[in-house]
Amino acid sequence: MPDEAAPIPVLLVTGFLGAGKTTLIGRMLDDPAFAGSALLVNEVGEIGIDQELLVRSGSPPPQLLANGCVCCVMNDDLGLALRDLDLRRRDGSIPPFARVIVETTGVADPAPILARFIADGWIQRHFVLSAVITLVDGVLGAATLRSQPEAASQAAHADAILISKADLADSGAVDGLRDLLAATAPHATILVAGSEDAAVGRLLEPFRLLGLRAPPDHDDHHHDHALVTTASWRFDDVLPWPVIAGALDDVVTAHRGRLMRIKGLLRVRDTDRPVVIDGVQDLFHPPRLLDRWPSDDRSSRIVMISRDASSEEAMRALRRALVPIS
Ligand SMILES: Nc1nc2c(ncn2[C@@H]2O[C@H](COP(=O)(O)OP(=O)(O)OP(=O)(O)O)[C@@H](O)[C@H]2O)c(=O)[nH]1
Repeated sequence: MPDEAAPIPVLLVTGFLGAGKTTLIGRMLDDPAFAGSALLVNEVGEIGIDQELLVRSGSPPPQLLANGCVCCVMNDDLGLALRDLDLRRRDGSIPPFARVIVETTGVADPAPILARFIADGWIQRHFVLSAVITLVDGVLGAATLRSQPEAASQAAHADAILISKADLADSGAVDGLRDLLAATAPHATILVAGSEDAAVGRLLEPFRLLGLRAPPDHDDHHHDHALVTTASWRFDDVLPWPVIAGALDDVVTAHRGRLMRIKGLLRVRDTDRPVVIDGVQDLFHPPRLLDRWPSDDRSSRIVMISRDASSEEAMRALRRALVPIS
């Protein structure tokens, strides 16, 4: 553990919606080198799912900063959350921690968050931003970088960029993405990750070596993400998986090209294990069966995110499809 007076390093993990931030942080937390990490998870919607997937024994419980984006409306909340962590560490109500990992929302522009670390004297005395790690989706990343200003800013502010889902992309596309990223973020270390967990320790090694970062240049802050709409639904009915899967498929097909993200933690009939669903733009990842529920909260939760009202429409359609069945 660091000595009491030394500022505690903060790793900022950013990347567009569904790029693989939670997956990377999960792998980091499972790596003994990252034991004793406190975690702040920011989500745009009112219901958080990622923090549930990142509960680890021996580390302070992940803290959710819900319902807004720390880069913008919630910039104060990040400062408050860091103060709260520091206070609870000192009074012993959470285990000591050696670093803080912050997962931003997928639509966060890192510039104002970085500025906060410089402008806030208290934060400067107690915490130091050691690196910005940006996840870029190996399949969707090139198109997303061109169409979404937040994604371009996330790449431009990165110290290290991890191209995820290379296992799902063809190698030519990954090479092209790497070139695009090298042009966008000439100073960043660019690494390619896959679903091969064995390589993760090696992939993460450079991050551990990163020193104190230079203050970022002042940057214009895009407010486009204020237009992001989220819809959340929590329910206790326990439905058969094929019914849920079928309804999701219909809703996603009807809103093709408009939903930016769907994620959910679901209780389904005939198993005690929760199912995680993940849709990223038009790519639906295979559902995952977790070994166990991460907490006592066993109700199903689904979140949808879009630029327009599609997430609300799609959620209404999903509820119409599922509620009469339950
Ligand atoms: N095949 C493959 N799937 C991946 C990889 N990285 C992430 N995924 C999958 O991509 C989906 C989204 O990953 P998350 O880690 O939840 O993405 P995120 O960036 O935290 O998502 P938001 O917080 O909603 O923005 C999940 O189904 C992951 O299992 C990878 O390298 N390969």
